[in-house]
Amino acid sequence: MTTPAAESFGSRLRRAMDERGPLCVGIDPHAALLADWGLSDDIAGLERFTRTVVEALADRVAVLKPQSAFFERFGSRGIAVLERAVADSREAGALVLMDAKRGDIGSTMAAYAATYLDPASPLFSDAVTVSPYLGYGSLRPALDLARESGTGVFVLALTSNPEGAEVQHAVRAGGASVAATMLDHLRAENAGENAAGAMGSYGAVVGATLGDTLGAAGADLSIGGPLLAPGIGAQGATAADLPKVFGAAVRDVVPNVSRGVLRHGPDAAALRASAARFADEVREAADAGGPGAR
Ligand SMILES: O=c1ccn([C@@H]2O[C@H](COP(=O)(O)O)[C@@H](O)[C@H]2O)c(=O)[nH]1
Repeated sequence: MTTPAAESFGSRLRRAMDERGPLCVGIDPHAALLADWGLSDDIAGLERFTRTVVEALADRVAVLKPQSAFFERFGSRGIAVLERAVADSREAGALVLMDAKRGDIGSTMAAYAATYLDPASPLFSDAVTVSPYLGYGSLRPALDLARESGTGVFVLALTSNPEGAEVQHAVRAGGASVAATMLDHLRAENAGENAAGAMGSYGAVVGATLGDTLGAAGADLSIGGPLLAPGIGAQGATAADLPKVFGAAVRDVVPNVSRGVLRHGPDAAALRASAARFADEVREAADAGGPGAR
């Protein structure tokens, strides 16, 4: 990939958030959800589940986030379903954030980057989640390819699961927590795009479940890029938690709901109604958070 992208991911995401609202709905075909939808736990069930979600939501939500693990468990035929979901979602106007949480030494990271962020790849997505726990610098191939291809990267900073604090709140020599260090890296990464007046293309994953623990991690969320906030719905957080967790940074938050919406399927109208309810709750919470919060 040699041609620079016409528009950055951050700029495309901001426009999508303005036009469609900031909600990101997950495509997480859990075995239990397939069963609840009356589908078989096989490739036919996976295909039907995925097509239903894409057809119901890709023309209205800003972001769809397929969870790669649920497709990988079906092997190459699951990946084929994922490829189709990515292409169809993008065709219908949704941005696709591939939740793959990849992270490895730089040379292997370059292959992961090519998989998700090179326009020539069958899994080419608008953005991908990555894990920085082999060191932020190991992510460089993905960060650089994202800039070149107009895609985005979301780095795990403060995850929504309670176990994350053991690693992410750990304090480094010098006093900053691991999570705060990742946020500092992202702020620096976004600075060029911010100087040009755009939201940056480098996001952080910060759980909506974190309550008031961000202070303990010394986390400054003003990274100049998007904040993906999973944990709403099945993990117990609500839209009303967003201003409490994110403060003024709530305007850059992309709230993620997966099972909370998907449990309303397979009826397409019910999926749409659920996503619309979450979108309303997010808007009301942001408005209640005051002018700094939107
Ligand atoms: O910190 C994180 C990072 C990613 N996730 C992913 O988001 C969805 C959440 O699904 P729900 O059904 O809404 O709980 C899922 O794909 C996770 O792998 C996260 O939850 N927390």
